[in-house]
Amino acid sequence: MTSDTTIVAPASGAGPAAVAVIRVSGPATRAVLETLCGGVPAPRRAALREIGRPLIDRGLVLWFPAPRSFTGEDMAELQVHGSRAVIQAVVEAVLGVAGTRLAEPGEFVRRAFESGKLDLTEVEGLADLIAAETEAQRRQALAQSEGSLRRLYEGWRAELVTAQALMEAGLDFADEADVVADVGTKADAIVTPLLEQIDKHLADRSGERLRDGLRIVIAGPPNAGKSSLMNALAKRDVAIVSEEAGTTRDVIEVHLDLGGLPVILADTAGIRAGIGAVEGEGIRRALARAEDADLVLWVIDATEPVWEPPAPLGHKNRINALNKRDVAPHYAHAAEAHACVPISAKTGAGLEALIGALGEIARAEIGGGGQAALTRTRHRVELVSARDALQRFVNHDLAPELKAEELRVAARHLGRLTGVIDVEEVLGAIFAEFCIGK
Ligand SMILES: Nc1nc2c(ncn2[C@@H]2O[C@H](COP(=O)(O)OP(=O)(O)OP(=O)(O)O)[C@@H](O)[C@H]2O)c(=O)[nH]1
Ligand SMILES: [K+]
Ligand SMILES: [Mg+2]
Repeated sequence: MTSDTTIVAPASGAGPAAVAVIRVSGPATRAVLETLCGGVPAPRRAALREIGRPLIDRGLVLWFPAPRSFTGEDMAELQVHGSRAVIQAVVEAVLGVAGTRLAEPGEFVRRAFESGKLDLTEVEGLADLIAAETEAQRRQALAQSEGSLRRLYEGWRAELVTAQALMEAGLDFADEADVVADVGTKADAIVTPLLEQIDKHLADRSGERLRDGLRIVIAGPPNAGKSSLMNALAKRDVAIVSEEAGTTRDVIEVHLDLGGLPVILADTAGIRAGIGAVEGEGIRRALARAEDADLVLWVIDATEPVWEPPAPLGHKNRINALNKRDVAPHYAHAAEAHACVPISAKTGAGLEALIGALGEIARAEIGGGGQAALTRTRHRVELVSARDALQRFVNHDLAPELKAEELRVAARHLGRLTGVIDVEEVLGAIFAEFCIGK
């Protein structure tokens, strides 16, 4: 699908910068280059040109004739000096050519999707690559933008289409019981292992954890030094520290890069019984957040130890930090007896060991972004629906027409994942994640 309008936008940041890139895509791109630069250079080769008549700036011009361009349309990129005045003058000169207009956010990517250059999971991967903050996030987003999920889901869909064709061929021989039974067995042989693969893929949460950050909650009794630890790990004063028990009331969050892995660290209210309404609400939030977390960092005051968290947190993935070792004479023995990492949030002692222990768990939970794992709720929702249909296919004693229908339902959900069918309603939200010029 190609569009009849030509879009233009600065693709680099808001500047001023040494160089800005201005992108043009659509059928009038050749006319734009002829008007601004006196002609088109050789395809895909940088050429130094005078840009604008009269001259606006001198810069590099790149010409990507369709279909070998990012959008699949005729495209050009102009590299000019990155001042606001130059960018504005060049964009205005482009807009002077008939059939051009300013691009909307994400419109270049949308055109790439519409011309089949990218599927939806690759578009999402690209959005994540632009937003990536840690090394492992970058790796995962790059793989997804290059088709790691697309290949997986398209492969699954192709298998389903084969099984569906078998079932439908069987329907034509509905009065020949042995034929019906035979295609049923063959379709089962495709669907059963596929169902196993989808279940395994759904059970792996590493992709979502890597994209969103591993959720670690600091919890413990009042005055254990939770906020002090939060500040020490964040290397800045995010939470108020005081000797008054019950200082922290709300949940406070920071995003951290823990050795290349993204972490959302949350400080919470000290957990204790028999207190006022406001602090009680803080404790309720602390417990809820800790129950929801991927990992609980239980802080123990070495001068007044509470070794175990309350029951609801007992089963959680947990690291115990024995704090205030600077003022507890026998901390080393106690730490060993209760499997704690001894630290002092005040002096910074032991923090490196604690970060090491956190990193180890984070790596185990997240992985390195190498495997093709689903990264978004949208993926999970479609995959669960596909899985449910396949489970009905395998487990329920259905008439052949109904079995064929379950395969159609499952294939449709996989098609929605990659965007080959039925996705108008999700497109707006996905492309809105991009800035202008992407
Ligand atoms: N000596 C010593 N004091 C500490 C250490 N960590 C925290 N403190 C002190 O302990 C007191 C409580 O610290 P906070 O960080 O506010 O403790 P908290 O667990 O966040 O407390 P609440 O938010 O009230 O639950 C403060 O006076 C801190 O200076 C430590 O490692 N050594
Ligand atoms: K306190
Ligand atoms: Mg606190």
